[in-house]
Amino acid sequence: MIRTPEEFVAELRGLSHRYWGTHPFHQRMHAGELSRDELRTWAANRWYYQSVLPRKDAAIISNCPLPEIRRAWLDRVVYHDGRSDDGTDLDSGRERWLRLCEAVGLSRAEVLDERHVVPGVRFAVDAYVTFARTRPWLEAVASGLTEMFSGHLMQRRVADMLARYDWISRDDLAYFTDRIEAVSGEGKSTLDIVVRYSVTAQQQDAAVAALSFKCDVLWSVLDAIERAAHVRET
Ligand SMILES: O=C(O)c1cc(C(=O)O)c2c(n1)C(=O)C(=O)c1cc(C(=O)O)[nH]c1-2
Repeated sequence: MIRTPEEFVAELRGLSHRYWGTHPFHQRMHAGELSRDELRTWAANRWYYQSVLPRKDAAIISNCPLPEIRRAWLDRVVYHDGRSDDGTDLDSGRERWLRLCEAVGLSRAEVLDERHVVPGVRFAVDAYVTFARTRPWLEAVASGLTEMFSGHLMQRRVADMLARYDWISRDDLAYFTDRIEAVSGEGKSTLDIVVRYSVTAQQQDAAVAALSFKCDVLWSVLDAIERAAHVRET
């Protein structure tokens, strides 16, 4: 049965308990319990997620017949890739992530050649891109709704990392401080699109399933990182 917009939004928001904010690895990060090596494993593996986001968003654009959505979605590609290619463009998400990697002790080369990316992370992240390439554009957009849960988490992450890891500075966390504002805007506009274009019960069901799938992607990423960090420690 078709839900009212309020019911639909409540059901989507109701998936927040499956979000990676409560994952044990994130809890240890917030508690200041991660070693430098564990933080390096995290940063190098999450790089893989960061690096595919523009390709995921480009897949959505290529599948979407609506110019107003394509136009708006382009900003996401540019946010992560930036506008120049000189390697000093701190105005791009990818450069800010690389800066964080360097702050935790990784060289750019070892991040860019993906030598630390473990199979579970690659499988989960690739599944997200495949989802965007192969599912209807509206479902792919809905899978990005995890962003509506992420602003609050990033705020806590910045505060807790600054408080608990005294060798990390606010500048090192520029990726997150810049991103907090962007995700709250993106999360809201994504929700508006999903509510507006999901006009049948089946489309609403598919949107809920897409968000659920994405929660699984992120959870699996952290499971694999946690395992890899444990193996490196022992
Ligand atoms: O740090 C986080 O916890 C977090 C979570 C998420 C998310 O929930 O998908 C994203 C991001 N960060 C992020 O920085 C980002 O650019 C992003 C894009 C997307 C997406 O699905 O399109 N999610 C996220």
